[in-house]
Amino acid sequence: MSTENPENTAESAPSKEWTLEPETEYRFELDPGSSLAIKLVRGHAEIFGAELVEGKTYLFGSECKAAVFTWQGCTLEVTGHPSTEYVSEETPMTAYANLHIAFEQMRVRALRDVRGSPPPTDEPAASQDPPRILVLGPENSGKTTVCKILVNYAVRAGQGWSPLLVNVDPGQGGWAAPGAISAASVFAPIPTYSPASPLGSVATSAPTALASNALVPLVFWYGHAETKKNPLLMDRLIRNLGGHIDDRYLNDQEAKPSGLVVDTPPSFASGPTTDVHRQRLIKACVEAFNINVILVVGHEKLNVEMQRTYGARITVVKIPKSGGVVELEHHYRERIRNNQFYSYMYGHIIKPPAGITNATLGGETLDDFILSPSSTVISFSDLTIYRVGAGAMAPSSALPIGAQRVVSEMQPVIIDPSQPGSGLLNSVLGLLAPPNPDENERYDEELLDLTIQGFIVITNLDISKKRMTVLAPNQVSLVGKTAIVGTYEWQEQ
Ligand SMILES: Nc1ncnc2c1ncn2[C@@H]1O[C@H](COP(=O)(O)OP(=O)(O)OP(=O)(O)O)[C@@H](O)[C@H]1O
Repeated sequence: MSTENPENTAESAPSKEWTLEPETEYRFELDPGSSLAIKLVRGHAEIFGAELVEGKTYLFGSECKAAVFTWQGCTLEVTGHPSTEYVSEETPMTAYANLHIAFEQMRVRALRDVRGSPPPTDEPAASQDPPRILVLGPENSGKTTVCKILVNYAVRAGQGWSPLLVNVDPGQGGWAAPGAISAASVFAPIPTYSPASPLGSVATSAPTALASNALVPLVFWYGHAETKKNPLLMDRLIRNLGGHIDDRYLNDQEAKPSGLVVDTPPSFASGPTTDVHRQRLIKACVEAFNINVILVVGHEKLNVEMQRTYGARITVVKIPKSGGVVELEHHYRERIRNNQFYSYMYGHIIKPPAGITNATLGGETLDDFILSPSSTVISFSDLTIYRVGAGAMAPSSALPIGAQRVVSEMQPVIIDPSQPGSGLLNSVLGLLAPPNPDENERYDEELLDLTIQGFIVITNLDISKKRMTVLAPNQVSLVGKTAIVGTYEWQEQ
């Protein structure tokens, strides 16, 4: 139920009060350039599992689409011009909460095991494995939202869990830039305020004042939006992420019981990617992250396929898709990607609706989200740039029978910026962490196994002077560094 606020004036944006019954949600969608402010006036409410604080004003922008859910009922004050807003009484939250309860029991058993405590006498045979969950589903099924809800519920449980959230969707970018795949331990609930930061902010781009600054993701750079562009490379990077996570668990046994949740791209479920690639990448995830639960969001055929392939050793559960998940069309996704690169460099600049003065982004002060990148001119020789595989290469499977390719899909090829057609202008580059200093540890394709320290964009190339202008999030020296270019380009608009 909604009522117009009697204090609305000509200068301030319109505001309405919504009274939500228990187990309902207020859903909204924003147009480009508009923002929305929501204040919890009474009761308890959450956005994808992250609780709202009573009296605090939360700001949303950049075409955000989301929902405020309440278990017990609440009153919200909503200010701004959403393009769509309504209350729904049909949500899958009870099913998601039941899953959370089952995962919580797994975590408790796993912690007991790590600490060497004996199991209760009534469940001696129960598995001691923490939940390691792979979330699969077609485009716009709400996979990322399910991952967020499950991780946020785990963090809120008050048991000190810090589950790993793994994002292997290179079209989305997670905490890094689009084209990356990443993992981070989550300590505090992930807020929702802009689709440019679907998983909240992280230390790489956010100032130290932010609570969510504790998130330090481990990032690999794939460099393309589509997994079909180079499935072999995807496979390798997924396994690299898994390897790093295993190492972390070896060093920190207490981190293991919190488990992990893996968000996947829609191409793992269906679409133009061939079944062979799709199945290969799902297998890579299952093996790399030692998956013991597969959640299939609202897709019967995929559920049956997963049951047949993995049902004997992995719990496969089909879960309902929320009716609130919005169909995101191609142009919207393009705009969000551009916005992700923009916010990686400049942070989030969202103007509150007229009349709102005390808004926060996910509970944090707005000014903390404004970043200042640095634009520097460097010599071509300062930075070594590679591209993995030849430029617009068809996968091996598409070559004529018997044909050999000159450059393999996995081979890092050095790029000379002075060559016309190098394709570097406006390209996004992943800056690699230094290789292992031990010379005896050198091997071919080592670059593929290095993590990413950050991203830069080449904004100008001066071939005659052999210099280029580079936009970077900070003023770190690029001399002697190595970077990898993919197919992502970004230009300030
Ligand atoms: N209950 C809801 N009410 C309103 N909006 C929602 C709801 N659930 C999800 N959304 C929005 O719908 C959009 C798509 O959801 P989400 O990103 O979770 O889907 P996905 O399956 O991960 O997408 P992709 O196709 O990119 O893999 C997002 O903008 C999300 O915030």
